[in-house]
Amino acid sequence: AFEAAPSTSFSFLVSHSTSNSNRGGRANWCGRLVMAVVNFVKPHIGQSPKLQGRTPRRGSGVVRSSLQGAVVGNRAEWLTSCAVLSSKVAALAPHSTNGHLALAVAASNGAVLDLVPVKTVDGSARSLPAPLRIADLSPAPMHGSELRVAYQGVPGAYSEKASAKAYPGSDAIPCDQFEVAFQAVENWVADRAVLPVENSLGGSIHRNYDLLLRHRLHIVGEVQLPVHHCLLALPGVRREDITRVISHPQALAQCEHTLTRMPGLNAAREAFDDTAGAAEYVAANGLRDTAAIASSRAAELYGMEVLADGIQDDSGNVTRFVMLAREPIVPRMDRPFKTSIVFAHDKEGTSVLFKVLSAFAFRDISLTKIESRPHRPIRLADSSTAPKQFEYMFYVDFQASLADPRVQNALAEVQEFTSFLRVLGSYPMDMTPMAAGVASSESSSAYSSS
Ligand SMILES: O=C(O)C(=O)C[C@]1(C(=O)O)C=C[C@@H](O)C=C1
Repeated sequence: AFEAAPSTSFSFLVSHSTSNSNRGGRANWCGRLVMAVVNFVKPHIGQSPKLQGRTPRRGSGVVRSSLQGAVVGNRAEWLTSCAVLSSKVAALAPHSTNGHLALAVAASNGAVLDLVPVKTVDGSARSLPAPLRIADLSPAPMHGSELRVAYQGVPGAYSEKASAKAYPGSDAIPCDQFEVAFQAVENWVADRAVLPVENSLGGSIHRNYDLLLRHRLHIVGEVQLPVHHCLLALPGVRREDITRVISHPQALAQCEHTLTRMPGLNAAREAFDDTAGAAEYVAANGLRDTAAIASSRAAELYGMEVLADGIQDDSGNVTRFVMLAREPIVPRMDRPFKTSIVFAHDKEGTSVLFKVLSAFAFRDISLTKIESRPHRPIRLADSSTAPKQFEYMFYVDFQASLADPRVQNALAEVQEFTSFLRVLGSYPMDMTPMAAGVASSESSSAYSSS
């Protein structure tokens, strides 16, 4: 193992498989048991304030950040809570069973849970829940049978499109923050998350790099999505009426030059959580002085008009998303793979970075990306006050599979130079031409059930 966590050892990669895909049936993520979870965390799961007062649509509930606190600690507790909460009390009126009181609790799937009473020392009856039996859980499936994929944003966001490209036919779960999408997978509310990590114009989405380190999910695939932005406004609004353009900061950055040069437009820019959310906000509030940058699908969903199409500064604007799961996939050698690692070192004044990169260069392994993120400032031994220098985490993507002996040798060498090394994932590269709609996903390409 490169690190204490089991997720980083070589051995896990040959012995584990993605076992949670639950494909095969037609139930959606709002299936009965998941509804139970939703009910259970209702005070914590809500609609975005932007959605309030509107009729909720299927799948449009936004999983909110307080979810973590709401989900119970261990799995057994969680399952029990789900089963109990999926139940509707059909009859709270006591009725006689062998002279004892009983409460009949009808589960929403039709099963009946009996709360069997016990007699206390004074002879009065007291109800304790009977243990769950297999029959109580049947016929409702645990999670529905479609893969549930968490993304950040609301329907119409590019991340939703990327989720569909990564996992065709899956159920997309909108989340209001990146962090929530991570938590949704960790807490089994979703099976996968699809999150943006870099854009060809705007650069890296640093937040997700930091979250990859903080959470224990594995990168199991990537998808690249051509991003085609539109300027949206309410029907009848002209460019001259607009004083403000709102969107996700990445989208604003990707359209900056075009907006500045656009005839008739003289508007301030304002950041919003996601592109489609911005469109929805304009529509929901009837704002005739505000435009949103979002997709044409968002225009359709929220009844907006496209004032300008293709406003990204470069027609080849592409965002790269990673697919995340609780378990890693088995790395393979029969198709192009990428591996993502993160490392840190604590040696001062040595050329550690050079040595690490050389470990790959000498083995002819191509690096596709390197990103450094400040980890925490470190103080020199003689200084009790000001931090003297930053410590960095280095994220490196390279074009080879963890199953490749060259990679294993390179990583063994890297480990010698570094104080921390973690493999974030080894996964099939997205090789689809940019115009193609469907990527080779984890499941169709590298997934192995062995
Ligand atoms: O706001 C959205 O629609 C998103 O999916 C987010 C996001 C991003 O985070 O970069 C994704 C793709 C585009 O590059 C713009 C925004």
